[in-house]
Amino acid sequence: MSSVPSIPAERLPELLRAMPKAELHMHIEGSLEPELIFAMSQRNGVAIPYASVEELRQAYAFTNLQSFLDIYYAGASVLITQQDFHDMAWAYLQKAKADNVVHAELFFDPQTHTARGVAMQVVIEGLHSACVRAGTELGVDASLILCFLRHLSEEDAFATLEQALPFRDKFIGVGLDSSEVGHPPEKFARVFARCRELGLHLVAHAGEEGPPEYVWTALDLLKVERVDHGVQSSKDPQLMQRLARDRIPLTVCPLSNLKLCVFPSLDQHNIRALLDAGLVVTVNSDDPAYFGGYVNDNFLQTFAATGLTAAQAYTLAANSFEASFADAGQKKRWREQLDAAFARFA
Ligand SMILES: Nc1ncnc2[nH]cnc12
Ligand SMILES: [Zn+2]
Repeated sequence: MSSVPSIPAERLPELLRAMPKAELHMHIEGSLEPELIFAMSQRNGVAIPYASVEELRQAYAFTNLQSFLDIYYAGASVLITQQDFHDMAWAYLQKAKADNVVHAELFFDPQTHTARGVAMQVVIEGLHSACVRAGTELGVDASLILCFLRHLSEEDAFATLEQALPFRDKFIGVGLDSSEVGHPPEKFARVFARCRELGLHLVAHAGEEGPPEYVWTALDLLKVERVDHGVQSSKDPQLMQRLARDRIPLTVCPLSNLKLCVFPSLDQHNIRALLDAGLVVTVNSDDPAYFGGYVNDNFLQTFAATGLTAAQAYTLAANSFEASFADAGQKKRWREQLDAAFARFA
């Protein structure tokens, strides 16, 4: 689209909901709603230290990333069977469909499960079957990205990769998540090099709470194709130039940043500065069950707080397709759908 049609401000929320988009940064274990945690805890006989759904929800008052991760890993402990993994992913994919997500790349944390004795096959096949079902029943294209937990050793990451390789056709890439500060990207340089040889796509969380140096090393040592979060990059003008020049996408998660106190309020989020610097910014939900909203909530609340425009909405949706790991023909078709959606609002 050569120029984005002018759209009345009052129709912007409707447009944000209706426009097709890709979601590239969401942890499937972070989509587990309290109701589902309780249902699975009962059906699997796994005790959780909360008396009710309300009590669990009240615990969602985070001060930083670690305070969230402690509860997030506790929540994931109710997942035992292949059906559990399927049900969790299916619930998310139905919500994604309702938000007009046409393509989703789902992170999963196998070490959280294999460390409890759940087999890798149970995790991957449960999630993968939901992705296949989303394609046929919802028309949502979905794929999986295996994340290594960075608070664990690189040796553990290598063992996890070995366990996952029999299912190599069921995930498209690897990522790096969990506690960032004190666990720099270089800790995982060898396992990422191996994944690169295997033809896997590479992404990593960097610059969420950690310094710009972690973004540099994610790029130069891990050779990632996208940076998850990356919001701390704005502290380093040279890094901003590098990200813009190489069109390295940032998968930004505004409500996550708000809930984990990365920014004191949404109107102080730096998304506009990142866009103005020409970076390939995308909007995502990270852990929607914990951070108060799915991807459309992220768009709506961010636009309301920061005053971003319809032209910026177009850029963000177009960026989400560009930054995805889909093939070029598919990206072109989504871009045409995006243009058609904007034309309807003109
Ligand atoms: N926001 C986040 N940062 C790092 N690891 C995560 N795992 C789930 N959500 C995460
Ligand atoms: Zn994340």
